[in-house]
Amino acid sequence: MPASLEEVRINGLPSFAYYIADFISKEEEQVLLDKIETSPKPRWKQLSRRRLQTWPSDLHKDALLGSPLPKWLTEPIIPRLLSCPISVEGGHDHHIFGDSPHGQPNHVLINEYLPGQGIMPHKDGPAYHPVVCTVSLRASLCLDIYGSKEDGATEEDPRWRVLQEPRSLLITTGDLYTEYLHGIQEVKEYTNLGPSTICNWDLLRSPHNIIDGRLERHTRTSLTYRDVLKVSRLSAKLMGKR
Ligand SMILES: O=C(O)CCC(=O)C(=O)O
Ligand SMILES: [Fe+2]
Repeated sequence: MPASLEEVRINGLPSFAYYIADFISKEEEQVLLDKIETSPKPRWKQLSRRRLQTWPSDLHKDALLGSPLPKWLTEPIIPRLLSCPISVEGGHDHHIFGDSPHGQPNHVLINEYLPGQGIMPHKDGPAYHPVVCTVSLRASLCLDIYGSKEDGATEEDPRWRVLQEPRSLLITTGDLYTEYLHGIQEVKEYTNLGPSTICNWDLLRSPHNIIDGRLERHTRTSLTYRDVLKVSRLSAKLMGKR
């Protein structure tokens, strides 16, 4: 782990973002994949271009039901995340969720993308504190960041591309949350990847895996950690019996 997030800041983006290539070990990655794979079948929601699990539950009117995250999703990821200060001078308490209402993420989305699958450019909306922590598993993939035109439409081409390798952590904050959109292209192979097109190129673990700018897509699973602002007082149990 870096001594502080300053060491792993992604340059060139409009607000603070960080990339830690080796955030979890191969063993930890495998434990997570086993847990995800053995989740009860109804946990998966199949969408047209990806499938997803929502933990501890879906949001109701932008609010989370009070049930905690299961331990396999919190340990070791959340303590590790909170143990990394934003800057060395800021002190050890000053971590990335220091300003969020619950001081840590309370919600995890698990997305799985097969080659050729993706997610349209979008904003994550008002339900969450504007810090997004994404742990990637199994394969690499590009997160593309788009601006908006004056009429509100999304620009055709991404302004920035962030490459996320397996076992990495990507943290995005601020305007990247509120002003810009993010998406994953529905392609089976990326081309034209390199230091001039990938803004976290100098932070990658394995840039040598990209040959002539090409990278083949494989199944990639992501864990997206966020803090839902509103937590319902009603117990999950009560709501489950609706
Ligand atoms: O899988 C990812 O890395 C992105 C997912 C995403 O943007 C979302 O679920 O809102
Ligand atoms: Fe998103």
